[in-house]
Amino acid sequence: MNNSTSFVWQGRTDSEEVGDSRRWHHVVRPFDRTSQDGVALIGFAVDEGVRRNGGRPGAAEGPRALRGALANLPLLGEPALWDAGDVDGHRHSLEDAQQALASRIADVVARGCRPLVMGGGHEIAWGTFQGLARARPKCERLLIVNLDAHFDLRMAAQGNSGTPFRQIADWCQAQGRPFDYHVLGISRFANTQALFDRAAALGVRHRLDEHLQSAEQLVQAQAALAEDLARCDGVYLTICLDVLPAPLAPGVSAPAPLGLPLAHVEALVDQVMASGRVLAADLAELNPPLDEGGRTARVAARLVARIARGFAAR
Ligand SMILES: N=CN[C@@H](CCC(=O)O)C(=O)O
Ligand SMILES: [Mn+2]
Ligand SMILES: [Mn+2]
Repeated sequence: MNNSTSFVWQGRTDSEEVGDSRRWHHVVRPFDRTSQDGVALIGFAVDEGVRRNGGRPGAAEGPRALRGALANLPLLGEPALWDAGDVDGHRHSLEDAQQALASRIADVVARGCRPLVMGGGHEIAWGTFQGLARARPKCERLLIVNLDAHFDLRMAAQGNSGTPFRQIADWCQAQGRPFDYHVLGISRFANTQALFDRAAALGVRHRLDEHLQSAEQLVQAQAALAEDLARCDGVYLTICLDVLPAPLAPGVSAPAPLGLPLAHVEALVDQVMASGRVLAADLAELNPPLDEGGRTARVAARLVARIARGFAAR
């Protein structure tokens, strides 16, 4: 961890409180050669993919804002928390940054830690996936669960924030491996027919945002997800913050008019974590310059803490 990441792990200390009043900033430690087990936080300070995709840049500042929001969260059963620093988008091309992320993921997995990556645009997914493929070569059936308004299956000569799962599909095909992709929260108003057709051709399972609003619809979505979770060897959980309604998550490149209720997103995250099969998770698209009142950073911190606690329970 370099100095630019260490200083944000500061916050409130309730020294006159009785009982356990510790917060994240009291326990997060730099990831180093002594780190073993627990959760390794990795920042992906990159938004070149968003820029290439014609979106609104700013997500490169996401990891810093997210650490700031996490610092004051109270502890509640998290495993050991390590900060493995940032992949810096200013020092790398996008492709090199994705490779650097993949290497860092392989490093932390080698120490028995679970990577929890904080974006950065959703181009983070191509890096996280490559890291997992490197770290877990024997995991044949890796289920990708994406909570997102978008498929991110675009065709483009250069990778961007809208292409990562198509890049993964191409890689799986070249390797003769299954492409196992389940997306929840898709908006009919934010994906072209070409993307729905590509998703169908690739065997992608998806659920629309408008079909995931009520408690009954959540139960149906969870039943379908449970089938996928039961037959996989490992899970990569990825969350695009634009899956949430714009009033809750204004700080993203493409805010969602409808989105999924936060309680549904949390129930889905808890279900995926409870499978005990999650190998890595990431959270994409936090864009601090667009984040009125830090609302998106707060909701992102809540999700990161939930995932970290879910790793403890495995
Ligand atoms: N990661 C985001 N991907 C979306 C962005 C859509 C937009 O900017 O409007 C996509 O490519 O579909
Ligand atoms: Mn999205
Ligand atoms: Mn996305």
